[in-house]
Amino acid sequence: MAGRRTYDERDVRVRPGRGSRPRTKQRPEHADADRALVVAVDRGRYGVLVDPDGPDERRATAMKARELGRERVVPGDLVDVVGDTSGAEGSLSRIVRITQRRTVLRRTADDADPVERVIVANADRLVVVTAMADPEPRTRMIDRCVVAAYDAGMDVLLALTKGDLADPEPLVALYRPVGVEVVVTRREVDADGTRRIVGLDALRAALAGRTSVLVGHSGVGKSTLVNALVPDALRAVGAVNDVTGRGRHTSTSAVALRVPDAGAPTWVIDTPGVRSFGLAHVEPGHLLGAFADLAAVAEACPRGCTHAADAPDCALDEWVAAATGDEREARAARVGSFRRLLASRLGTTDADADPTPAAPTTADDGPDARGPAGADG
Ligand SMILES: Nc1nc2c(ncn2[C@@H]2O[C@H](COP(=O)(O)OP(=O)(O)OP(=O)(O)O)[C@@H](O)[C@H]2O)c(=O)[nH]1
Ligand SMILES: [Zn+2]
Repeated sequence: MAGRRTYDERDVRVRPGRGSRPRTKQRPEHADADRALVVAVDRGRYGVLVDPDGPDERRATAMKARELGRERVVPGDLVDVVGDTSGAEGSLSRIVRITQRRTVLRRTADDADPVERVIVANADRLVVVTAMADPEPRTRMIDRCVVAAYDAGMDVLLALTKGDLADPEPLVALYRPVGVEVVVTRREVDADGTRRIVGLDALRAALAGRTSVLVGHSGVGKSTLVNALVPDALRAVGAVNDVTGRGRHTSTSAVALRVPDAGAPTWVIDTPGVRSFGLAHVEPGHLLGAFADLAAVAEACPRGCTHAADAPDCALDEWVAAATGDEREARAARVGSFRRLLASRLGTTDADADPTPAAPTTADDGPDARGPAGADG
């Protein structure tokens, strides 16, 4: 996936201010702007880190400059800010530019909003947190996440929690062939009754130096992982909420948190309430791009081949048939995995969708604000 660019509806150059306002010398370049990382978004206020990972790093609050119009600004965005970027109490800066995004992750469109809106920018990796039991893993949901991530130019880490409750091997076997890295964590209780999570080092190593988006259904142990990785997560989220003027425990929008002790700068973006991703825009050919070996084979397909199981003369079938023994089985498994993901993109029903209504998500800002956004689809 590396190097592939993805674009979205706002990945265009920001228009200079319209109308009759005279342009000052500084507009639209804002040569004096500071670079900042958006870590939280809340009702038109943006928690940003100015000079992220630099010597003058500071937390500040920003609003969108008028010239950005309805352009969405999301966690993970690298932006240019002007005005009072000191971060002093009560200070407010303005976001004047959004730098071009390396990746964009969109949430599912719903009936009320046919647009699959960007929810996180510039993340490298999607971490699908799935419990081995309580609640049971839903492979359909994992497949959808894998497709969304691959389409967004991100790779996937499957974080299997509660490894103490069930054997992770069957799930590992299902996802390794599609290029998904897997980390298993489990809880252990010491003789003195102390509980601790085992497997954190492997998880931290898998996250190191990158920006990862964590998703998972309620109860899978996502908070447990975030709190273990980011010991002051609650405080960090609280600080963001203080900055953005909302209560400590009310934030339901995505927040970016720095993972300490991981070596290189490492971020996780927690996404409460986001449980499914838009796939409607995903091109089957684009999905194939995540399977380099199969993409090469499929160059021999008839024009317009869907590569689905029922596609006539699909070269993937010939490729499987051309091998014998174990190799043939391995190829069949690989093609089967790809087609399973393809079907989850093409399918219109989600057999094991979460039966409970989605938690309201208020990650949207300002006039774009929507109601429940995380509905499984
Ligand atoms: N047995 C076992 N239980 C775990 C493990 N990790 C977390 N739990 C428990 O699973 C329950 C849910 O964990 P949370 O971290 O709150 O899950 P969550 O995904 O954040 O869920 P929400 O807070 O509802 O979004 C809690 O009772 C945890 O103690 C684990 O590795 N093994
Ligand atoms: Zn084909």
